[in-house]
Amino acid sequence: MLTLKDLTLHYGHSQILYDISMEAKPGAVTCLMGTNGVGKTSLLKAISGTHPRSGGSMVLNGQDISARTSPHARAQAGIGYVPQGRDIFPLMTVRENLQTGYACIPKSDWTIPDEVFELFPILKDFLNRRGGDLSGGQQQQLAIARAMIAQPKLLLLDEPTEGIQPNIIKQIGEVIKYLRSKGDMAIILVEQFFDFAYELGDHFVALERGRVIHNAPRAETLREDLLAKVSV
Ligand SMILES: Nc1ncnc2c1ncn2[C@@H]1O[C@H](COP(=O)(O)OP(=O)(O)OP(=O)(O)O)[C@@H](O)[C@H]1O
Repeated sequence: MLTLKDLTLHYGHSQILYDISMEAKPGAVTCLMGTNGVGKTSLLKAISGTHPRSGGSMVLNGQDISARTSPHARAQAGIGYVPQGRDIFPLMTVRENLQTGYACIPKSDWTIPDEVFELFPILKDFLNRRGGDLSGGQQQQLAIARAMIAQPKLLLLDEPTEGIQPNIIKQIGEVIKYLRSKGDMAIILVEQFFDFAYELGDHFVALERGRVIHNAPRAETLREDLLAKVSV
């Protein structure tokens, strides 16, 4: 599904990511872990086209997408991005927020799939509420639902549990499991909540100062070893 090879990224003159090589497979949750500031969000930005990579290649479903650099082109290629902090539009209604997901799909597909409301029934009740009036957990659900509108092949989730109450964290975990069970979507989950990530992950990649220090499937990842690598 997604294969990164020797990806590098800079902000101005400062290099943040060094030769990142990793894969994300369909029907699997790949957890990207590490302490604050190691470059997890920057890697998701490079994959989603939000910040340009400086070098290396990116192949999605056998297609080299390295040259399709804009976020719009990456979304059209099948990448859905739920950024840290959610970035929903506070003055737009829930319905309008969901409809922004139409931007990268053909007009004939402009519909909110039933699946979205099955997974997030609260959004159906709140369709006419402003995004800014939802709780943090509801906004997170809205951000995931918005990314699902375009039925992405690869879903990038940046810290979906951050600042969210436990019952909604549990629901978000169930949604991630459901999306994985469909078998055709690859999921990259950036997560600092170790137990949440460890419970869900099929493959674990840990970064330290912009470099990969662990890249292995669950069967080859010892809990205590991973915990030591991603803790301060
Ligand atoms: N726009 C930017 N300009 C300059 N430096 C940046 C920018 N964004 C992030 N950085 C720096 O890049 C490094 C990696 O940041 P990044 O947000 O990718 O890390 P992270 O692992 O996601 O951390 P966190 O868990 O705190 O979100 C940090 O040192 C950060 O200060």
